Amino acid sequence: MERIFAEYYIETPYEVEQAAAVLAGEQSSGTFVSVPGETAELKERFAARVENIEKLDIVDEPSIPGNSIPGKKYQRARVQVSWSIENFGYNLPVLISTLQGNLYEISQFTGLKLMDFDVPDSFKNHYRGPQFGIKGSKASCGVTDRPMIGTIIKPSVGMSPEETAALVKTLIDAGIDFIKDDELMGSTANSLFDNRVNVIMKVINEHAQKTGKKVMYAFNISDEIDQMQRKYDLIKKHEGTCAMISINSVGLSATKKICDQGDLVIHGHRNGWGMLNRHPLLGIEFPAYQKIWRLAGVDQMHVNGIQNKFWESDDSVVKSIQSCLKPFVCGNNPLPVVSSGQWGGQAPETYRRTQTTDLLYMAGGGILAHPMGATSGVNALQQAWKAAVDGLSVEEAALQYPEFAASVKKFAK
Ligand SMILES: O=C(O)[C@H](O)COP(=O)(O)O
Ligand SMILES: [Mg+2]
Repeated sequence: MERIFAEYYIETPYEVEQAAAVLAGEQSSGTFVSVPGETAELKERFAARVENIEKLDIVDEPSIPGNSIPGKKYQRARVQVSWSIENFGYNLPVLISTLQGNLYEISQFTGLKLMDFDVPDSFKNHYRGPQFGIKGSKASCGVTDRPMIGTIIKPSVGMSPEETAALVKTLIDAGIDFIKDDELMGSTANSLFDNRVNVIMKVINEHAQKTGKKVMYAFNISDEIDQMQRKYDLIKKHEGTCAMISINSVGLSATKKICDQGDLVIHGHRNGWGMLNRHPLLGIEFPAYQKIWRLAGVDQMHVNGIQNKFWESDDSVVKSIQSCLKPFVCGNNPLPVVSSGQWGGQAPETYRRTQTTDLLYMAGGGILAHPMGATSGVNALQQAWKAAVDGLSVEEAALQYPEFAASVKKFAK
């Protein structure tokens, strides 16, 4: 019978074997005490198995609250656990409650993080995965051998639809590939969703008719399910190509319901990520996280960026990009969305470390606050990526490109 494998990074004051057995029991047929129906036969078929334990370092203090044992220190380890596919069939919420459920509450652990998981091949018969991903996103706006260059409308909230559309026109005329609503922008009192779609798509469609290039705009449809559906249909009606979802806010099943329709590229914004990942011994690592959303069918996944404005390390960002580029059981590879405090100066290092142009490289402040204006902001990003692929350093690129040089002066720390 096919099995699902998950790897955890754990910390415990108990013997690791003992703590891992508690985890396996709690997350399958067992509980804190053996119950009459839990026969050997039932356990053989449904109990989770501890497949492997790799002991790591020992620390003096617990990383998060949990049990302590007098005189005992805290052992860290990597633990691999598996479940039979018979435990949940093809049901993502129950899969998630198994891999990421009450095990975070178990008092025997003073640290627990889901590092990665693998699902069997048969998942491809049940999950389509990203319908567009890297290939479909780039093809939709005519980008080939470079990253898609994008921006986020800022101020995030407060502008009228007409002001937003005027900014969109400037950005499109400058040659941008992708624009999105900020995650804080749904339908504000002065910029109702429907009005915004109407005026922005007019600008995009006119440009597409004239030039053949259809800029991708990710309208933030995050909402209750019926409203999301209505907004999705409205974007389609106006011949838009993309919708954005704040995936942590909207949830797995609602996101999948939208992705399953397959008409629009789905841009997955992971705001709230820090809550899930910022603590080194709690939550989930991105290689596991992105697989969940690939199963749901998300086409574009935020990964932060090199030298971002948040807490995440460059190593973690690089690992996240690489995980999106690895094959998985279903669909196209999702497009890694590099965003957070980007302005182009990070492009050479991003390319040096990832050797890929299969990215959506986005700068909000980095384009819109360019000292020579938004048009120069777009140009500076285009220059930054040309320079990065040509192997130029930031300094060399600044000598060659005046707009990029102005960015360096403004944004370099
Ligand atoms: O939604 C996003 O990706 C952020 O708002 C990024 O904005 P910034 O480029 O101004 O940091
Ligand atoms: Mg934002």
